[in-house]
Amino acid sequence: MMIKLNQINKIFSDKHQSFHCLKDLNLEVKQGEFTVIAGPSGSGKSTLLNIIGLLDKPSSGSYEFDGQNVAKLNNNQLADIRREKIGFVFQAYNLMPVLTALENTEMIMEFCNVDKKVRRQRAMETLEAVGLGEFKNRFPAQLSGGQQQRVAVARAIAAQPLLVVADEPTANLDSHSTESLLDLMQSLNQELGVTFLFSSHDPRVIDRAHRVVHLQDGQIVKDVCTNNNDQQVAV
Ligand SMILES: Nc1ncnc2c1ncn2[C@@H]1O[C@H](COP(=O)(O)OP(=O)(O)OP(=O)(O)O)[C@@H](O)[C@H]1O
Repeated sequence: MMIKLNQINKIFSDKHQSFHCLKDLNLEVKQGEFTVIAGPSGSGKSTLLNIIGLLDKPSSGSYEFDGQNVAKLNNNQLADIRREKIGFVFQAYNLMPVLTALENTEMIMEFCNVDKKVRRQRAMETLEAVGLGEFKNRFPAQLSGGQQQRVAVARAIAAQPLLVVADEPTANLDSHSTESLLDLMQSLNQELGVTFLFSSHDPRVIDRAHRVVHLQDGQIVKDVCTNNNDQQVAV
């Protein structure tokens, strides 16, 4: 099991008010799944992905990631796991403006001490796979929103993490880019067993998923496994 969330609650509070965002949530995700978290705006998808990606901590409940109880880890240990095992694609891309597309794609591998030649080659191959080989020397400001998004995806997958967490990865992409991106992710999923966990409203993404977890008001209301387009309710 790659992800095991047990009775997770997330409460956001400040001096004036508190908001119960995730409520007694249980979720297990196996290695190699290609899963989408779907649900209306405000249902808690990003909050859930942030907890799963070890960017935020639950208010209560337990979380086992890749067989490890992460509640007991300190911030440095959490950062090590994020760097070595998790690739992120955020809605706001978070590319480094002073680095080219190629350098942005190489960045995570550099943190992981991947040999310079290997990381350059892998970054180039990944950029080509997302259709941006010819833009490798451009800075983010010289790329369209959709192209920046593809660099963000290339950066997340080039280091070949165990898990890729992506918040609305196709939100700004045209149909052609969406299909080629999904093809790439699907082949990484099938060939290397990388686990993908997305939040998305996009039917093109949902169609490719093995499993769709529906979130509403911070609770899982439906969990559907799809097998050869044969839909069955799993939970
Ligand atoms: N740091 C925070 N402090 C207070 N409330 C928050 C915080 N982060 C999220 N929330 C609230 O929690 C709820 C869920 O937010 P979240 O971003 O997880 O939803 P979402 O399903 O990802 O929405 P969208 O599809 O619009 O991105 C929202 O009502 C939001 O206002």
